[in-house]
Amino acid sequence: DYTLNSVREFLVREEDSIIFGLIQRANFPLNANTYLLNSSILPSSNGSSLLDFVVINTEAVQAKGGRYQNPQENPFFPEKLPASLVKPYPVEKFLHAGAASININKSIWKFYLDELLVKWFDTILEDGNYAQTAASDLSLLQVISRRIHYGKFVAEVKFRDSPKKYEPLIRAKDKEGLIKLLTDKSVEEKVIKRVEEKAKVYGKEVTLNDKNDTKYKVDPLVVTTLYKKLLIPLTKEVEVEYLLSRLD
Ligand SMILES: O=C(O)C(=O)C[C@]1(C(=O)O)C=C[C@@H](O)C=C1
Repeated sequence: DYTLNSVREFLVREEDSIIFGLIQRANFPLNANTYLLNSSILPSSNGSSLLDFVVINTEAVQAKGGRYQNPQENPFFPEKLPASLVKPYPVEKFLHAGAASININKSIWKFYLDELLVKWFDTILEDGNYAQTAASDLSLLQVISRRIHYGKFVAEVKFRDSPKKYEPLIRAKDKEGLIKLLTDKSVEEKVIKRVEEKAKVYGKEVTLNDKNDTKYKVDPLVVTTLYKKLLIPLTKEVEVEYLLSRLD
């Protein structure tokens, strides 16, 4: 059953996956050739990057295995997906029908490449592990995307809890009003404090000498910035998009 508490607990668990995903990605340098269009490392590229290639093909296998039958999962290349080979698992339908067409992965992808990676890493460093880099990018992108699109579930819970407050704003297509109504600043502040703490605990370099030079595998500032600039704002954007089509 979905309640405001249970959907928030889901978001808290996703924090762990996001931080571990960042720690995994930090095992490699930027490896810019993974992202370049027409890079010499991929002679048959036809204008796409190695990351495009790995993501399109990995999503195709996972789609056949049934991944996108779960409404929590949203592909990065929906136009390229083959059909599932797996019989759908019967799940209780919770979301409104319009939910399926909400996919903001293009914005997530752009932020990830243009804001997160290039500011996080030294742009010239390479170690040649391009496929491994792309695979860790994809698993991180998938959990980021799942967290953000979970805004559909959060919005549905909020709508059911107080339809009378949401309905007039939805009818008036009042985006600003909807954002104001669904925002809880104190929860956002707690999220940011908690992920900073988790980044320090999960990412602490463990050594056996007792020198006091604490090092982190991922700068906690990378994690809090990701939450402030991408995860929370885009989760709210998904909530608003979802609500706008809620009465259709
Ligand atoms: O927990 C909520 O109520 C949410 O809508 C999620 C979330 C978030 O992204 O963490 C977004 C908006 C709220 O202001 C608080 C937190």
